[in-house]
Amino acid sequence: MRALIISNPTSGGNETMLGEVVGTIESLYDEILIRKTLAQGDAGRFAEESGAYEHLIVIGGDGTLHEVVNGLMKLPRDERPTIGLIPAGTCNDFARALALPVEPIEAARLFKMSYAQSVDVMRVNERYGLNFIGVGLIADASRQIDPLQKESLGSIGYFLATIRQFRELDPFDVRIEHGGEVVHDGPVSFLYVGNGAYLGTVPTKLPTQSFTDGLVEVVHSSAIGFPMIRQLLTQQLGLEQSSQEWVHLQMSQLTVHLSESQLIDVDGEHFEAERLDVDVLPGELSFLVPSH
Ligand SMILES: Nc1ncnc2c1ncn2[C@@H]1O[C@H](COP(=O)(O)OP(=O)(O)OP(=O)(O)O)[C@@H](O)[C@H]1O
Repeated sequence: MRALIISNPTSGGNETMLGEVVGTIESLYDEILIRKTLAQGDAGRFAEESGAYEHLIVIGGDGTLHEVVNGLMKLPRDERPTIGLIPAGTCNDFARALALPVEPIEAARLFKMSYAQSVDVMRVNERYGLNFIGVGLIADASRQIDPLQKESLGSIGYFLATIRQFRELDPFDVRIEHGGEVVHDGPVSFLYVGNGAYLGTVPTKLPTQSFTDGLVEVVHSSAIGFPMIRQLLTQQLGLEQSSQEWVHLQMSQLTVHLSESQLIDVDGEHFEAERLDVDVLPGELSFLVPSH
């Protein structure tokens, strides 16, 4: 069996760690090729060239994984290798969703007791994501996080930035369509569309959330002001709310129309858009996950 390792040296994966990971998994493979990313875009390009390998081992954070997913989706489905994820970022949200240990060597040790789990992929316009799509509060909050704060605060980085951002937030108009029908038309303060169950390391606490059900969770709220701050504070960004101002739906496809172009966050990567066409592509990728 052949494995390609894509390692992002800036995500906390130093040479010592890389050596330990290779030492931990090398007996499982006949051949291992290591490719280190030197700049943005490398992980995606390396992933596009990984069709000849059975396993693609990704050492990095959510940003590296996002690039890899977008690279792999350019390959025909039957040529995509199974991904072995070694979490080496700050948040590692999809590794958490897969219930992997967030300690890199621990995750590598479990490879030999793992099986390939099919995972749904979200298509958002012409890009792909695994964790979430955020508009409004969520996108603005993650944009506000400075890398030093993220590194030092880690798990609560998003949360703090959200609260800090809140005073500057205005609701925005959004129309959400599902299967040609309008399911919402009016102002919201954020829109969350999620596949993985973590947002900035915090579990979203949506009981139906699954990356194997062919559905995304769609949550939005028009609640602004103190109730929302209190909810965020007491629930640490948990999105499961009982208030009427919070809406939670599940969908396999949706179209989001915004009244003007605004910041969109997909898995921590940002771009501007006025319209989002979102589809869930069931079981498009497979990941090694530990068998229990
Ligand atoms: N050698 C390099 N030098 C500088 N930047 C790099 C290099 N290799 C990759 N990158 C960039 O690193 C970023 C990804 O880093 P990483 O995987 O840690 O993401 P992250 O979003 O910070 O993850 P997490 O949220 O899990 O901490 C990408 O923007 C990628 O282009």
